[in-house]
Amino acid sequence: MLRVEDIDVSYGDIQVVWDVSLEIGEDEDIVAIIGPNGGGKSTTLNAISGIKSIDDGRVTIMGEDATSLKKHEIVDLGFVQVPEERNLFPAMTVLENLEMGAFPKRARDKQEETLREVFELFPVLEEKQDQQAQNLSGGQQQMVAIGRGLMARPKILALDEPSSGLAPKIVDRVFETIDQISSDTKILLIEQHVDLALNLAERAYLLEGGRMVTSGSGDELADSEHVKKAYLQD
Ligand SMILES: Nc1ncnc2c1ncn2[C@@H]1O[C@H](COP(=O)(O)OP(=O)(O)OP(=O)(O)O)[C@@H](O)[C@H]1O
Repeated sequence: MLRVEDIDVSYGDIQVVWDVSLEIGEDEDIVAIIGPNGGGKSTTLNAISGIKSIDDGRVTIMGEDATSLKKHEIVDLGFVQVPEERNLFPAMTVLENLEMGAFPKRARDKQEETLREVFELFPVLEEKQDQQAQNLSGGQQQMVAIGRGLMARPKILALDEPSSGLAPKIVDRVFETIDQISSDTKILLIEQHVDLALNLAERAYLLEGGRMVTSGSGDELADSEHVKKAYLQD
């Protein structure tokens, strides 16, 4: 469904991602990328979704070469990213923000149906659909951002630190939702809550200093001495 092969990515003359490869297979529902701040996770994700250009290597999405495609073409292939900053339109209503997500053709035709599904997943958004996004709590804004991603009817939904800035109780709720979504849509998850991410993911990749250090099943990484020492100790 997604194959990233040996990509290099730079900002100007400074290379920050080296030879990164990763994959989401047909039978995997949730794949995680973990690693320290500045490790290159967001850059890798932005390179896959066409926000950043790729210097070398190849990205294949749903069997199509996506290496040089533009953002909207990558959304058309079914890869949709929910950015860490959420990027909501603060003065627009919840409903308007959600509707903005339904821009690909396949999504426009099913907009009403998808909206009902999003409201089933997040009942609070139905209650608050006429409120401005800026008046929602952080957790509710994250639900709008995820809901807007789902409105595009993705085959793969990429979530960049969805729990960022949220209270622990809300983080648990977001993770429950990710688990629910993953029964229909593949998830590529970047997370700082390494324990929760490894618990949920079938496969995880550890990215440090812009290089892929190791990968394995969520359980394998959770058992690795390096991961335990660097990411799982309180
Ligand atoms: N717009 C930018 N211009 C220049 N350098 C950048 C830019 N964005 C990120 N970098 C650098 O690229 C490297 C990788 O950053 P990236 O944001 O991809 O890491 P990350 O693993 O997602 O970390 P974080 O969790 O802090 O977002 C870092 O050294 C960072 O300083």
